[in-house]
Amino acid sequence: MTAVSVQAVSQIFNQGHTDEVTALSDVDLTVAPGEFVSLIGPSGCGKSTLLRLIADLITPTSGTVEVNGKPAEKARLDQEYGIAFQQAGLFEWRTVQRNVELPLELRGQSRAERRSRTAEMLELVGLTDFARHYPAQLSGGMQQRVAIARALAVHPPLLLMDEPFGALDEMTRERLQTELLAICAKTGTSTIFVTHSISEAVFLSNRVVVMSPRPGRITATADIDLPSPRDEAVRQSPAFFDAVTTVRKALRAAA
Ligand SMILES: Nc1ncnc2c1ncn2[C@@H]1O[C@H](COP(=O)(O)OP(=O)(O)OP(=O)(O)O)[C@@H](O)[C@H]1O
Repeated sequence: MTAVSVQAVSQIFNQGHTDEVTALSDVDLTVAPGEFVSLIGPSGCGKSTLLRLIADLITPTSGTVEVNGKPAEKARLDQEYGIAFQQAGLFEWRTVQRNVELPLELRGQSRAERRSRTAEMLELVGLTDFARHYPAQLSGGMQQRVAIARALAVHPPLLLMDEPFGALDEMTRERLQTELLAICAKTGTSTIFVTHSISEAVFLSNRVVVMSPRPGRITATADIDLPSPRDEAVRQSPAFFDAVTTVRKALRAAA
């Protein structure tokens, strides 16, 4: 079974009106279980739209979207994916623990189940000591780790991320990239990751999908064949720089 299957998807906003926009045209994308795929491309090429279609936050004008073998709507209702955006989107009045518990509450899990699962997730993202803190007491990087813990709390097979590290400084960003890969390897989660950073896409991904605007289309796909687990040495390796050059060329061709 595939983690994500997008077939012949087009998305036209405001169809028939003067402000009609073809955000996506005839997009196909398949993601295998455990695979990490990044979407990269110039502003307005439809990266967020594609992610929102997979999350069933919008319905495509034409084409089909399946997650874990289910139609997108059923997958959303069954919490088959977790989602994390550029803004961590935590509830300021809830402690870290109660933020991570939220999707478990929505599932109707008992207090004991929620507590043990949340403890496990906070351990995974290294925030056990901050369970009783409020979001405002945490750094931006820590808030993103809480958002990742919350997104993964229900053990979804898929994680959808839209520039989750975009607002962070370079060092924090690189540390979180390494942590994210370790978490995905441990949980077996498939990930679709939207970014503007070529080096971030290359470091994280098994595959980088390059998109171009007007209309949004997939113009190239680069398989990233780097050693695993990816550590800091990988960032300095000739193979890493070669992959960055490949993606940069594909992006130039797409612009
Ligand atoms: N709800 C909407 N209504 C109308 N047009 C929209 C809507 N959402 C997106 N669009 C348009 O669809 C196109 C693709 O937008 P999208 O946000 O998916 O691009 P993106 O690649 O994620 O851009 P960025 O890198 O700047 O975040 C843009 O032209 C945008 O204006």
